[in-house]
Amino acid sequence: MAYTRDQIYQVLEELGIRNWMRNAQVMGNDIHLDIVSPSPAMHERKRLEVALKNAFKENLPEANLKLNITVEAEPKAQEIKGSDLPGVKNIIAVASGKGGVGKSTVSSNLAISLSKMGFKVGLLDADIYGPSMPIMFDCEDGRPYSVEVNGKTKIKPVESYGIKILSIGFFADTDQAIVWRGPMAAKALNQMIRDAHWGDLDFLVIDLPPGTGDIHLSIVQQVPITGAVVVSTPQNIALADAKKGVGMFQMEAINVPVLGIVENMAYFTPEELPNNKYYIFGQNGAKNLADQIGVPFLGEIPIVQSIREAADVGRPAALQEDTVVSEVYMNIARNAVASLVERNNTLPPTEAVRITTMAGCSSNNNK
Ligand SMILES: Nc1ncnc2c1ncn2[C@@H]1O[C@H](COP(=O)(O)OP(=O)(O)OP(=O)(O)O)[C@@H](O)[C@H]1O
Repeated sequence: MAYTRDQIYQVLEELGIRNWMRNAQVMGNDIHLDIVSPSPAMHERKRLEVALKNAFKENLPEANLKLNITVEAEPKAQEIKGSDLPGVKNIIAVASGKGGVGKSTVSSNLAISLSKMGFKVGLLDADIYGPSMPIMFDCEDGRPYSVEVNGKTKIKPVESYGIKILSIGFFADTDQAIVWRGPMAAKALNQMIRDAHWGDLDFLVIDLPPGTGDIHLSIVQQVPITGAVVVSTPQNIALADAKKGVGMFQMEAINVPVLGIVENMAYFTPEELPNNKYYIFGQNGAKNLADQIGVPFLGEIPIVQSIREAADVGRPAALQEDTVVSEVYMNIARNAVASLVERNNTLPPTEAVRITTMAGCSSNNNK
C-alpha cells in the first residue's frame, strides 16, 4: 500500500519539523525524504534521524524510509555576527553559568594544550570583572604596545609560553576594571578583539565573564564564535547555571554551536590515598547534564592542589610534561578539537576551517 504525502506531512507535523522538509517522493513503499536540519552538530542530526525513523515506523509501518538529512546555515545566525577576524581560523569561547567554577583555569590550560598540539593560539581575557590571565601566565607587567600594520595602528598582544594574550588587566588595574560596566566594557573588549594584531591563529580562546549577560551578547555580535565550551562543577546549583549558559548559545538569535561541557572539580584524590575518589561536589553532574541536553561531554578535571598552585605562580598546569594533570587537559583539548572539526566539516566552505588532522598534529596552516 502506497502512503500519501498528506500522511507524511502529518508525521512531520507531529514532530514539529514540517518546515524542515524540502522534498518528499513516494514510490510504492519507498518514501524518499529530504530534510534540512538547522543544526550543523552531528549528534543533533543523529537524534533527528532516530526520531524520524521511529515516528515513521510507528505511524507508517510499511514504509521503507530513505532519509537524506542536510544542513542549512541559519541566515539569522549570520546576520547577528560580525565579519571574520582576519588570520584567525577558529574562535572558542569558554563560558560558565556560575562564577568560580574554574572557567579561567580551563581557558588557560586549554590554550596551552592546543599550543602543545602544534596549533597557533591566542587568548583573550574577556573576564572584565576579574581578569586573571596576566597572573595565570606570569605576565602582569606585560604591556601590549602598538604596531603599524598596513598603515593602521594595531595592539600587539603580550606573548607568554607561546600564547598571544590580551587582557583588560593589561590596560587597567583590576579594581578599576571591576567597575567597568555595559557599553564601556563592551567597547574596550571590541577594541581588543578588532584592533589587535593577532597574526595567523588556529585558535583564539576567549575567556568570557561568568554568567550570561551583555558582554556575551556584545562578543557574539562582534565575532563569529566557532564554538563554545561550557565549564561546570558537578554541583546542582552550578549545573542549573551551566544549562542556562548552554541555552544562551543555543538561542535562535545567537546560534553558537556548543562544542561541549567540561566537568571541573569532578573529584578529589588525597595524595596518601591515591585510589580513593571523593566526589565533593557530587558525581557525574556535568556529564549527566551533557547527556540530558544532548551536547558532547569533553571530560572531567579532578581537584588537584597543583592546578591551583600552577595558576597562582603563573605557569598553567598543562605545561607539565607527561603528568596525570597535563594528560587530563590534553584529553579535553583533543575532544574539543574533535567536536570543532566535526562542526566545521558540516558548514559551507567559506566558513569551513582547514584543520585536517586531529589531536597531536598540525593544522593546514602549519604545513
Ligand atoms: N581542578 C582544579 N583543582 C584545584 N583548583 C582549581 C581547579 N580549577 C580551578 N581551581 C581554582 O579555583 C579557583 C577558581 O578558578 P577560576 O578563577 O579558574 O574560576 P572562574 O570560573 O574563572 O572564576 P570567575 O567566576 O572569577 O571568572 C582558582 O583559585 C583556581 O586556581
